[in-house]
Amino acid sequence: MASALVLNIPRPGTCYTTEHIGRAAAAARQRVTAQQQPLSARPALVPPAASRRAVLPPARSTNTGPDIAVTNFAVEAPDKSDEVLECPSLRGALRPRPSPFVVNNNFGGGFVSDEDRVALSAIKFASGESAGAKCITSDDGQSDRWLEASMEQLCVPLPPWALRAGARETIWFNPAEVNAAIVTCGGLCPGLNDVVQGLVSKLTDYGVPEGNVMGIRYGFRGFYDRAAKPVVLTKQAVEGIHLEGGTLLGTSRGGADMRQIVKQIDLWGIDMVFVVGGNGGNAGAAAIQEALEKHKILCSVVGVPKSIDNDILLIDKTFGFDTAVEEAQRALLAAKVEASSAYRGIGVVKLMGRQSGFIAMQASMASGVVDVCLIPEVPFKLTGENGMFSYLDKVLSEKGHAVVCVAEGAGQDTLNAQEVKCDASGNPILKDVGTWLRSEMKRHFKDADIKYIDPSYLIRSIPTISGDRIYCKVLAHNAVHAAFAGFTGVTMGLVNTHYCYLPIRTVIQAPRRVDPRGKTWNRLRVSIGQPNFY
Ligand SMILES: Nc1ncnc2c1ncn2[C@@H]1O[C@H](COP(=O)(O)OP(=O)(O)OP(=O)(O)O)[C@@H](O)[C@H]1O
Ligand SMILES: O=P(O)(O)OC[C@H]1O[C@](O)(CO)[C@@H](O)[C@@H]1O
Repeated sequence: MASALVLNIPRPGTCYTTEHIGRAAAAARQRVTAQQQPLSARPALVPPAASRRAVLPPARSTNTGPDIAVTNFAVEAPDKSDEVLECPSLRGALRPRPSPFVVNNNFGGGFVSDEDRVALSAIKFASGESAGAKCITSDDGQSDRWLEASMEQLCVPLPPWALRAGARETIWFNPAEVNAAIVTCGGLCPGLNDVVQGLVSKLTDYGVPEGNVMGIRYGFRGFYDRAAKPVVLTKQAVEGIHLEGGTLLGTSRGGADMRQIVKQIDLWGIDMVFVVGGNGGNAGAAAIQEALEKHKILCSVVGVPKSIDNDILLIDKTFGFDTAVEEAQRALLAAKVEASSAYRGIGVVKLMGRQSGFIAMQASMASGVVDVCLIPEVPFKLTGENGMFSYLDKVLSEKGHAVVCVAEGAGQDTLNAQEVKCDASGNPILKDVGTWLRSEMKRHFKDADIKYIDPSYLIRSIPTISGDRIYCKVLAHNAVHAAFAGFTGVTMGLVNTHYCYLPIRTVIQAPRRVDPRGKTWNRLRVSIGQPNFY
């Protein structure tokens, strides 16, 4: 038997800590005990010839019609077994048919089987003493499985395998009858347009008729806001959009009115909804899927995980992150030039990263010019013997200048962040650590020349670099394959370098965060010589 979930998530701010994350964690806890049913064993509830919608009872009717067989995911961890992290599916209520790509064996590339697996854990740790080893995954008292750093800060027992992503030989929707909707939500991230383009392109390849792919404007509110009507997305309409930053569809925070969204999905006869969003957007996607299930509306909801902060659990890296790091480095290099050209120059750069310091950490590592990196996951003191200022004093006397990189979520406790305000989505609005740091430094280093750079939105409003461009395409294609494969409530990503499908509820239990005990953070500390500031 697997151990109970252990949540151990230090976070700045309180906006969605209890509601957003807590609710997700509670839901996941409930699902630990949910009944499992292998995909292959699921009964087909709909007579093959019947029209898909016709057999469903009216929305919100009493429970007289056929049930949509949505299988809950597994978070149990039977040690040393073949068990897979199952994904919810609508297959029990749909009719299988051959993929249109069967004729040419998927362009010669073949198909992915439902029995193919991706390892969720790539390392077998000798013990909890090994670098990067985290929580024990079973409570039998003699656990020999430890979670690796991809589950930073969160000890959730998982099965060893995930479903491999990709095109299936059997599909569960008739492409000629599919209506699809695409929505982008939350903050910008390089690659949103690439994903939208990839989704439209793969839907069209499957044979979804031109005119049947709808672009929802300005995030979730676009489902029902009369001032932001959906647009038709064709291959032609999305031609070249990947060359631009931002999102063709627009985005927003807040506005996730489930009742209205589900009503519109039913009204418009949408069969597939693709939500390109972060932890919030994916939580929205999961909520939509659950509401659809409750109202017996057969529609697949697939998330494409997006986060400039790279804060999605389990996934190696979110799309756009590398692009953001690349751009962030430019600010760090500028800070280096400024600082090193001044007498006792200190360059301070603030980078995005609300709860997770991945951008600051990786940009610092890549740039090779940073002396101090401050991230939300690691507390710091400014003054005193071990404080950051005494270390900066030393750097200044040795090198003559210094560069400090600070993630926007760092030091929120010190900044007196008790009265945290929230944005429309419930995310904490942070105190400005950058300007605070600058003024504290000015007070402490009276003779220093402090140059402050806040590249802010510059790092996320740009087009993708090539690696992200390819990643976005593959994610988008896999999202479409997931929907045609009959899955719902799933998201996807690279896990241990392989693409797999993951239940949305599993990945939104908490934001992924830098592990202060992990190798990546400590590799940076070693390479720049940064001590602890506490
Ligand atoms: N728990 C939730 N249930 C339903 N909808 C949610 C939930 N949390 C957030 N949302 C909705 O999801 C959308 C996106 O959320 P949010 O603004 O937090 O961005 P995000 O997707 O997390 O991306 P980013 O990483 O840029 O912050 C918003 O419309 C928000 O209202
Ligand atoms: O100003 P906005 O668009 O609400 O978003 C800012 C936030 O969005 C992110 O870019 C992504 O969550 C954070 O790093 C940042 O704090």
